[in-house]
Amino acid sequence: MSSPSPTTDHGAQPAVVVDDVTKNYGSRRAVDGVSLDIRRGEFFGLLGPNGAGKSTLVEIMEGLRRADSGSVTVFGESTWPRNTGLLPRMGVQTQSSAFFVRQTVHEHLRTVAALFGTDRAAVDRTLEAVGLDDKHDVRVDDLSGGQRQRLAIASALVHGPELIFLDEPTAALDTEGRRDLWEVLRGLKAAGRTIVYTTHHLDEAEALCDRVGILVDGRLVVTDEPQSLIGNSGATSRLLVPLGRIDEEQAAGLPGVEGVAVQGGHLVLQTRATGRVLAALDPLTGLDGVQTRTPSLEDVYLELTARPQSPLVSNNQEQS
Ligand SMILES: Nc1ncnc2c1ncn2[C@@H]1O[C@H](COP(=O)(O)OP(=O)(O)OP(=O)(O)O)[C@@H](O)[C@H]1O
Repeated sequence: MSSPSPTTDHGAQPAVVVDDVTKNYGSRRAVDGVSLDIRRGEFFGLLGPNGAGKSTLVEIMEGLRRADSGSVTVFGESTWPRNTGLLPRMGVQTQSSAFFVRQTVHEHLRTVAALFGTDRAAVDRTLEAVGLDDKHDVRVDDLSGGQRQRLAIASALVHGPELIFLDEPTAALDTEGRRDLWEVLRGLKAAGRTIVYTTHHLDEAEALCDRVGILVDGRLVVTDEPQSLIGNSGATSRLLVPLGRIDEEQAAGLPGVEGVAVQGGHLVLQTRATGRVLAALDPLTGLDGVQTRTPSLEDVYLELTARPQSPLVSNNQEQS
């Protein structure tokens, strides 16, 4: 993963420029007029509900799919028609990464590395980084789902690309595997790589990303730093008061309380004025056992992606 160093002209020119991109599948608009700049060295997370258009947009950025209108440039070069000159500079892991299933893990990654003229030492380093160093001799079709996912990630990283696209890289990983991958990704960011990734794990996006973009129905509804999004959202904090200390009506009447609900063994008080509510609660119930939950990226995300009536049935009957 250490071969070619990233260029040092950080900030000079964005790594990726998406300009008014639209993509339809038949009558279904998957990406709707998206414009976006991703800076060099940035860790950018693309978020959104199932079917929001994330994979389609990422595939257009990667040059794997053609936009109906608009344009994408990577390092100042157009990605379509297929730009093979960009391939050594990009690492791509898709949701349906292809494998040489009859090869062993090491053979597979050596084959991928050879396509880029990358040395064998990089293969060993990359397998170690993704936690597959004890699987060198295991055939690819004998790997578990999570192990295959690690191999797909290794295949995207082995040639030391400057720009790395990862589509739900932690989807099949267990908790430990996710945390291990976070460290790998943080290491890549520290080394100056640009990372564009999609995820449904909001905690992960909040922990890792410099900026996130939220897609809803193909439209980019917001791009911002996770902490700014949370700070500017006006999302409420929650105070969890053990049941039996105060009744719902009394809680709803406290100054600063905007909503009350019973959840588990707690009365949950929603507020934007935590200090005021705590001050009012103290003489009534004491503060022992009262827990405070500050808003998270997940709260903001749920607000931004909320639909008046969420359809329970997905629309996967679309045409190809
Ligand atoms: N090849 C295709 N043919 C027809 N429709 C498609 C195709 N690929 C995607 N779609 C549709 O386009 C929309 C966007 O899909 P896309 O896979 O880009 O969303 P996503 O945000 O990546 O979803 P997920 O989180 O479920 O992976 C969806 O309605 C999907 O059904």
